[in-house]
Amino acid sequence: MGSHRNALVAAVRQELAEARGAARAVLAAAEAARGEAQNRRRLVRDAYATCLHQLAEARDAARRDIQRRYQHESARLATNVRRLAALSAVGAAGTPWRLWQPTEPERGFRPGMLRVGTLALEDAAAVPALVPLLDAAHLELSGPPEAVDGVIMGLLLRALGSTRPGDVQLTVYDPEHLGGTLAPFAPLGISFVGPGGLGALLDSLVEHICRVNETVLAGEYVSLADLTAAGARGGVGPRPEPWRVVVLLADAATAAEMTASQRAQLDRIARTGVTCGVHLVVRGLTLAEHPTVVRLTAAGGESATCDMTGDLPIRLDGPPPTEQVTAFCRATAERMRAGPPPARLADLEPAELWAESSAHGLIAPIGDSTDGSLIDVLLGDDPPHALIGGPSGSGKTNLIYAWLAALSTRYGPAELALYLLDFKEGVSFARFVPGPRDPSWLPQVRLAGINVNGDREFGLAMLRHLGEELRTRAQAAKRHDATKLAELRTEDPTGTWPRIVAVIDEFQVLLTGRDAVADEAVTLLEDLARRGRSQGIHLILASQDVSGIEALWGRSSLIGQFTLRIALPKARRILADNNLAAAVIARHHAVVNAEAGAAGANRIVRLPDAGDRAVWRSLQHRLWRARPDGCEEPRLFDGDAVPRLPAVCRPSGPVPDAAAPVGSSPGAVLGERIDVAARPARLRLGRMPGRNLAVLGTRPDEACDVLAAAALSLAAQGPAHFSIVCLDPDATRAAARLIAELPSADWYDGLPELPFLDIPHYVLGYALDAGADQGTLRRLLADGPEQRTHVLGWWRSVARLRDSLGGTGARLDPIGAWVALDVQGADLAPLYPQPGGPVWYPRTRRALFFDRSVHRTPEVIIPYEVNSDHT
Ligand SMILES: Nc1ncnc2c1ncn2[C@@H]1O[C@H](COP(=O)(O)OP(=O)(O)OP(=O)(O)O)[C@@H](O)[C@H]1O
Repeated sequence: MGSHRNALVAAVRQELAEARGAARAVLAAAEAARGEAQNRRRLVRDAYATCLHQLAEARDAARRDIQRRYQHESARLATNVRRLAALSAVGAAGTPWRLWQPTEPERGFRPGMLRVGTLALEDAAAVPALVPLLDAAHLELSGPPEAVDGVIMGLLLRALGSTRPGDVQLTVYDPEHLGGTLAPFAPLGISFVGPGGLGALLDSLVEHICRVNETVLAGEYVSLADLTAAGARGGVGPRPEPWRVVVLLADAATAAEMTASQRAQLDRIARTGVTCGVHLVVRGLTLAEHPTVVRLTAAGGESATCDMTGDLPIRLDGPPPTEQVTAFCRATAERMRAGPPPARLADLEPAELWAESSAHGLIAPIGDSTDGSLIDVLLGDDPPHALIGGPSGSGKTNLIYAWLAALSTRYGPAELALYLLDFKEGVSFARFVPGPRDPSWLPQVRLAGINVNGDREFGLAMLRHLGEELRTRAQAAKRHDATKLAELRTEDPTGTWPRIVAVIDEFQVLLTGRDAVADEAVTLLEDLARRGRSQGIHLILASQDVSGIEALWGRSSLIGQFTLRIALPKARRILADNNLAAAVIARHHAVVNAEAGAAGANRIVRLPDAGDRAVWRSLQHRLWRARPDGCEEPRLFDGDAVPRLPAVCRPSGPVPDAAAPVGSSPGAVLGERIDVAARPARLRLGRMPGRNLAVLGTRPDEACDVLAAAALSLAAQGPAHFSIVCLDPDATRAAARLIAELPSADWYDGLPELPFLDIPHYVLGYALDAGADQGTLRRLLADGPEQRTHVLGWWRSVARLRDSLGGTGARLDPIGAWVALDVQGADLAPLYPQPGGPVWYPRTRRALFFDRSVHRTPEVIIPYEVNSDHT
């Protein structure tokens, strides 16, 4: 029993122990699991916290990035908008009041927007807030009247200050203050409309719109803005119609009293006004819905909104200071009284360079009329030629500059060729050709003559050249069966037939005197004037000298062709006798008359100042850069410049081989011919009797230059021997320089018996009258040429030449050619076929060249400068 109990106890104990053990094990496992779970939970929490942290960081970084990008973008956008605003509202249209001043609109100006305030942008500097008006919109403003009136005042000042005086006409309907609201604008002569005048005002605006549509736009243009932009008026001068800005400051009664028909008229104006330049600026009335209506609402204080700027709030500018408005209006009224300022040289330029064809004529403005519109002048079949007159200082040169600027910007070098000659003592045409400081030239200029007052022969040369051109054109016209230039150009489209304009300032110099030059000049001028009309050759003659013009009056066939007359102030005899306009016009004006000066055909032109060199240079540079390939430099004849012996006339190359063939009649170059091509004058020295040259006169430098040019040019042409005979110490230096440059030469202090050689032999005698052996000299002169030995000698007078050939009664036949320097024409009689000698009045650096075998009359040449570049 006891053991059974013991056993039972033991068993129970055993079981309890086991159960305890099992429970402990379970507990331990559970605790382990719990620890595990807790551990996992901690890990998850940590991970979560890390994750949250990382997310927060990523979010912050993204936010910062977005903010940075936003700021960058908005700053960029704001800068762009600001730039755009600056372009859209230039000068007076956009400058803040403290810097404000009126701005003169540029050529081809199109009105932009007007500033009313600034746009408050977050994180970016303020951007101007702009609204459109002229050529673009009507404005409807609402809000507290004082704020709105300030905006209107500012808008009007900006619109007026950025356009020309008179281009904006202002009308104000102000029943509440009877014009007091915009009183500072009163000096401009604005129309104030009283309380009962609204209906009439609206009716007159509607009528005006109808008239503009009917007569100004005439179905050809959509709007006045298009008409102006199309350059129908060259984009300059006054608009065809001024803008009409109509300010309606309605009070409470206005809206209530408005009739249905007034409302309808207002709506019509809102719909159609902008294209006709009528703009409403309205406070206190609602305008009809239309794309051209812009609405601005002032919210009190400085803030406003506008449908142009959407939700962006506008910070309105204050009104402009009253004294600023008054000062501006007074100054503008003053300018309006004085009329528009004269056109500038730049105003004569066309919208596009070289876009015109000269087939039917040359049309170009030379200035403007008092209302600012440009005045065109035509050269073509009728009138073909122009005569300009006016006393010294009246502005002829200035007028020619202006005309040339207008022509040369319209017609390219293929359409227009200019020949310019100035007989004044001055260099007025020098600016058109390359000079030491400016390599540019006016591409249309083919020839310019300056300082030609002493060289009427050059004028003649130019007329001869034009005469040749006339003949060429006449022949081409005949070939193509054309009667005028336009037809020739159609028939011969590949030909180059520019219109030619020859300008001769102080032309009377060419015609004065009863000599061969004057006679030939008149004949050539008559021919050019008569036939040039149909061949596209036009003459512009200018003179300050009444007698010069009277010289023309005496030649009715000539003057009759000059139907275009331009008279400067106080010009005489240019217009018809009963036409006194030139006596009364003001300075810098001209009378243009295309009916030979007949009274009743006058147009008064204000001439721009075309004298400014810098302005001209910049224009010329533009044209010069645009010149076509192959456009050649013009030929410049400067009467004051001494031409240098051309390099090709010097034996600078290899010394010709003695065995080389000798030309049959080498040509000795004596000087430059006064002609268009600047060719050298040559004396042919063939194997014929009399082929010797006498240089006559007492100017050693020029005589030495003539001999040196002759010798050097002969040496450059083939093998030759030279004998230098120098009998005058004054000439020794020049002769020594010459011998140094000659390939084969001997020096003699007296004239020896010289042998005849196999090659040409030239005996250069300096001062042969100073003791050369008469017998030897005569033999040499008589027999030499046929043996290729020629004497080129300098004698100081004709009498001395005669003495050295045997005295009174000596025959001068061996002297076949001569160059006379300071020898009077009468003294040359013994050497000249006609009795009395040639007409010749000696002048510096000019010589008279006569070669018995080729000349009918002698020729004026310019002795080359030979030695300035050597010592
Ligand atoms: N339209 C103008 N506007 C401003 N200045 C002008 C105008 N026309 C001429 N002038 C000035 O008047 C002066 C004389 O003009 P210009 O040399 O053209 O006269 P001119 O008749 O050719 O005189 P001259 O026959 O003595 O040479 C110049 O200084 C020129 O700049």
